Amino acid sequence: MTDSEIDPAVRAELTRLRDSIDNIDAAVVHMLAERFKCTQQVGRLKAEHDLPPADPAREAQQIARLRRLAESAKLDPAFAEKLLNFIVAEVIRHHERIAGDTRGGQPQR
Ligand SMILES: C=C(O[C@@H]1C=C(C(=O)O)C=C[C@H]1O)C(=O)O
Repeated sequence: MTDSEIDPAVRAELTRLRDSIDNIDAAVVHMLAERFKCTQQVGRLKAEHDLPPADPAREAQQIARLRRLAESAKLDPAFAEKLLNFIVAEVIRHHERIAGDTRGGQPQR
């Protein structure tokens, strides 16, 4: 079926839903950007105080909490856990890089 063959009412409903999806995607990007701003600061703090990049105990608490939130929001908890793990893995990569660039508590030029 080509675009011009789609029923105008169906086309309008699709456009309405896609507009909302675009707004939600924009919100997700902005929220992730804010989260990464915070985690970059955590990475610098850890590097300056010789703390390890990853904190598995904290991650376990976050996973348990997010799984509960997902269940109450009718989102698949396994998906919520996978998403968090994906984001945290990227954060840990950033923290390892920051630690590598920081010697004796001072950022290296
Ligand atoms: C941000 C931190 O560093 C890592 C990244 C986390 C995250 O992205 O939420 C959580 C735990 C740590 O493995 C932290 O320790 O709080």
